[in-house]
Amino acid sequence: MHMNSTMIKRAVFDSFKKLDPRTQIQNPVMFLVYLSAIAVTLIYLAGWLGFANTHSMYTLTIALLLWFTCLFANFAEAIAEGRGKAQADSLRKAKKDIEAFRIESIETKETITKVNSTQLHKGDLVLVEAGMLIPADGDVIEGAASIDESAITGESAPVIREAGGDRSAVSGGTRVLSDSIVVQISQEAGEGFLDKMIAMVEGASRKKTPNEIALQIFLLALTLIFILVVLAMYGFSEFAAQEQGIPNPTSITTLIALLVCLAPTTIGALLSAIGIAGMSRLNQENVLAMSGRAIEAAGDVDVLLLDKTGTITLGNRQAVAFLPVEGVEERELALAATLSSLADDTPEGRSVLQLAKERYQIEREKDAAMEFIPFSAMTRMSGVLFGSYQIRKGAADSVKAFVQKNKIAWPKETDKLVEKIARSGGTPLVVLENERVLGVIHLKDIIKEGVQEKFEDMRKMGIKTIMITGDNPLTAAAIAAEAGVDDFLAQATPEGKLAMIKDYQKKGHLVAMTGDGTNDAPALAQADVAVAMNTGTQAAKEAGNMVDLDSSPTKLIQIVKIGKQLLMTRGALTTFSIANDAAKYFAIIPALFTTIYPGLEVLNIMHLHSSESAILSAVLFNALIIVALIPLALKGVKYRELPANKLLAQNLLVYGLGGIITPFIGIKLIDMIITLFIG
Ligand SMILES: Nc1ncnc2c1ncn2[C@@H]1O[C@H](COP(=O)(O)OP(=O)(O)OP(=O)(O)O)[C@@H](O)[C@H]1O
Ligand SMILES: [K+]
Ligand SMILES: [Mg+2]
Repeated sequence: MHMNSTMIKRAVFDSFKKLDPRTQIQNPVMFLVYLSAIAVTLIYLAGWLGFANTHSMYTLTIALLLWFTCLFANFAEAIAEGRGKAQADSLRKAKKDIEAFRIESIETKETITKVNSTQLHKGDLVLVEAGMLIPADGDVIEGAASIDESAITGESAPVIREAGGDRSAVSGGTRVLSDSIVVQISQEAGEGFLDKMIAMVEGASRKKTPNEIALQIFLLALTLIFILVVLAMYGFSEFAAQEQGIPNPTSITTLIALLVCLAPTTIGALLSAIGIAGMSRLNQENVLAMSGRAIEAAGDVDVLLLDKTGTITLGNRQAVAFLPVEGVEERELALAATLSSLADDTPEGRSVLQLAKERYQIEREKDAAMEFIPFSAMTRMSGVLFGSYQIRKGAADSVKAFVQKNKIAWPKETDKLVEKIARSGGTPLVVLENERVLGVIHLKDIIKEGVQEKFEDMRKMGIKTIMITGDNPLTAAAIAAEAGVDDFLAQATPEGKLAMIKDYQKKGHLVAMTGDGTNDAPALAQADVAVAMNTGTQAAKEAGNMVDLDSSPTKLIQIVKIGKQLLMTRGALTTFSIANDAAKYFAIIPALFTTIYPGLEVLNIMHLHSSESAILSAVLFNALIIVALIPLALKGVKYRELPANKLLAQNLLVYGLGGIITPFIGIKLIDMIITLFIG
C-alpha cells in the first residue's frame, strides 16, 4: 500500500482518538489489554502515592508497554482506514450542491423550476442539459447522452447513458457532455451512490462479518482460558511461597503482563485492519463492495453466472438488417418494424427506427389512436395496436407461440432466417403484421474485449462460468462459444435466472452473479456475490452487493483473488498469533517460577537474565510483533493459484512454525539488549 506522511500523521492521531473506551470495547481481546494497561497504571500510581511498594521502574515500564500495545493495534486499524479516508476526501469534492432543473412531466419540459440538488426527492423529474452536472442518482427516462463519470470511476472516456435499456442509470455528480436527458431521481438526498461510496471507503458503515464475529468469539474464549490459567498460577505460587515461608515472588503486575502475553493479541490487534485492507484493495480495482461479507464469500465462489446482453456484450444491440420472407418487400418490413418501434424506448427499438430512416428514409410520428405494447423480459415482445391493425415484434419463439395460438401461418423460411442470424451470434426479432409474418430484424451486439483468456483463468481457479440470457439457444450458443464460457442457459426469464442460482446454492455451491438489467435484479439479490455493472440499471445496482465501476464481466477474477487473499491472511495471522502465544509459555514460565519450583529449571532452555527481564522482553516482543505484521495485514499474504488444501497446508507450516520460533529468538534478543542496559 502506498503511504505518505500525511496519511501516517493522520493514523498516529487517530490511534490516540481510538483509545476511547467505546471504540476499545468493540474488540474484546484488545479491550482486555486496555483494561490491563489501566490496572497497571493504577498500581504504579498507588505506589507513587505511597499506598503500596509498587513504585518501581518495572511497573512503570510494563504500564507504558501495555499502552503502546493498545496504540499499535489502533494504529494498524487507522493506517488501514487511511487510504479510504484519502479517497473519501477526493470523492467529497465531487459531491457539491448542484443547481437542478426540475420539471413536472416529460410533456411539459419547457417549464422548469430551478432547485438545489438537496431539495430533490425520489420520483422527481429533472432536465439535464449538455455541460450540466447530474444533481442526484436516477434513471434516464428520456433521451440519450454522453456522460463524463470520471468523478466516480476515475475513467476519463465518456460513457453513453440512455432511456429504456439496461444502460439507464446515472449518478449524481457526473457531467452530461452532449445532448439533454430527462432523469427520474431514484434516491433521496444523502443516500446516493456517492454518499454510499464515501461511507464505504471511509469504513464508516463497515460492519463485522459473521466470520469475523465467529473468530472474535473464539479469541475471546481463548482469552478467558488464559485468565483462568493465570489465576491458577497465582494460586499455586501463593501456596508454594507460604509452604516455603517466603514472600510470593509473583506480583499482580507480572500476572497481568503474563496474561497479555498469552492472550491472542496479535490477531486481535490486526483483525479489523485485515478486513479494511481487503475492502480497500477491492476499491483499487474499481469495485465497490456494499458488505464485507460479500468479499469473504468471493473467496469461496465456485460458480459464476453472467448475463449476456450488457455484461458479456456491450449491450447496445443495433438493428443492422431487415430480412423479409418471400413475397414481402424489404421496405414493407422496415415500415412495419418502424411502426412497432415508435414507442419502444429500448436501444433495440431506437436502432430499428434509425436503420429504417437510413435505408428507406422512413419516418413516422406517434398517433394518439395507437396503443403501444411495451417490451417486457417476460413476454419478449413489443408492438402496436391501431384499430384492427396490429404489429408485433419479438423473440422468434415468443412470436411463434403467439402465431400458433392465433392460428396464423408460420412461413418455413422464417426459421431459416432466424437460424442464420442466431448462428452468427445476432439476435433475431420476428415481425408480425396482422395475420402475416413479414420477416426478421437482425440485431447485432459486440462481445467486450479480452474476455476469452479471462474466462480461461477462471477455469484454472476452479470457477465454472455460465452465461444466462433471455436470448434464444442458437444466439446464446454462438456468443457462449465466442466468449469461451463453460455453459449457457438460453430463453431465461428473470424467474429462471433466480431459480438457477437457488438450485446451485442448494447443491452447496457458492454462487456469484454479474448482471446489469432490471431482469437480473432478482437473481442478483439471491447470489452470494452479486456484481452489478456500473453501466446497468438502478434496480440491478440496488440488488447487488458490489458495483464494478469498469463494468467488466471478468472483474470477478480480481474479486475472488482479493477474497481468497483476505481469508488466507486472516487464517495465517490467526495461526501465527496462537502459535506465538503458546511459545511464550515456554519462554517466560520457567523464568518466573523457578524460584519456587526449582524443577522447572529443565524447561528453562532460553536462560533469560531474570524473571523481570523475561516479562519485560515478552511484553515488548508482544507489542512489537503487532507493528512488524502491519504490512502483511495490509498487503495480504501472497496469493498463488494452488488447490485450497495445498495452500492451507503450506500456510500452516510457514505461519505455525514461524509463530513458534519467532518469540524464542525475539524474546532472547530483547532480553540480551535489556541486560546490556540494566546490567
Ligand atoms: N425491444 C424489444 N422488442 C421486442 N423484443 C425484444 C426487444 N428487446 C429484446 N427482445 C427480445 O427479447 C429477448 C429477451 O430479452 P431480455 O432483455 O430478457 O434478455 P437479453 O437482453 O436478450 O439477454 P440478457 O438476459 O443476457 O440481458 C431478446 O433476446 C430479444 O429476442
Ligand atoms: K499475546
Ligand atoms: Mg442484460
